[in-house]
Amino acid sequence: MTPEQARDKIIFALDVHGLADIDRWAAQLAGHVGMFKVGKELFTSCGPEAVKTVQRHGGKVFLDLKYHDIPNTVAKAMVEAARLGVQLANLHALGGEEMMATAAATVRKEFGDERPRLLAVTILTSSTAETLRQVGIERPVEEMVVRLARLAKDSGMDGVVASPLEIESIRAACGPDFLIVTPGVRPSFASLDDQKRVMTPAEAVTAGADYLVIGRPIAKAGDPVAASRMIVDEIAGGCP
Ligand SMILES: O=C(O)c1cc(=O)[nH]c(=O)n1[C@@H]1O[C@H](COP(=O)(O)O)[C@@H](O)[C@H]1O
Repeated sequence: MTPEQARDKIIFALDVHGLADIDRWAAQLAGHVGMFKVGKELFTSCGPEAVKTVQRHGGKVFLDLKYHDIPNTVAKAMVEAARLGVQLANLHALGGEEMMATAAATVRKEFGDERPRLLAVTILTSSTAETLRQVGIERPVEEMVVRLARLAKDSGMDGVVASPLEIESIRAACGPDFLIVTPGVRPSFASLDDQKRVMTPAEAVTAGADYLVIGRPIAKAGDPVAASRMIVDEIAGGCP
């Protein structure tokens, strides 16, 4: 894989809370990562201006607001996400088939091919079998992830967010065109933080991930540009 292809797979998690932080990170990492993720912290503090600020730097955006509500509310929120011109947006697969199908159909009807790819979050990478048991789900994590990925595909979603450990079973269940986005990626030089189900970037891409969401291994590195270069090299060197 070329370094450019490897770079385009990296989504940097902008887990910050001010427009000045976005300017700083986007200026520093433009050309070193493929996309920027605007999540709950940043969107709650800065709103749509967060997305526009990344876009002013020429950056692509994954709007990670993980919607989970009644179908009508989620579909309308997704339409507003699409209006912002983001490349990826997500909801929680646990919201069920009607919620996902309504969102997918509404966005497709309004935006056609000029729409974000819609992702469903399966089971969060910080969750374990014990987390599921606490909310009454007595099933292994992997079984739940594959079940939710199939449901997402059947509901018209373009892909899922899942831990790297489940990539291979999702690929087998949902086919080669279904997008798989994986957080919980930890290069050999980084600590686990609160992530529990992890792989290295090269392992995740080899297993079939389309995009890797990476935050702290880059943000907390002494030299974030060097860290992103090391990750690009690790992917490009380790993947055919
Ligand atoms: O949807 C996500 O991006 C997401 C899903 C998930 O299951 N786990 C997960 O960590 N994330 C996000 O991925 C990012 C991971 O950041 P780091 O752990 O710092 O690399 C965070 O912004 C999380 O919100």
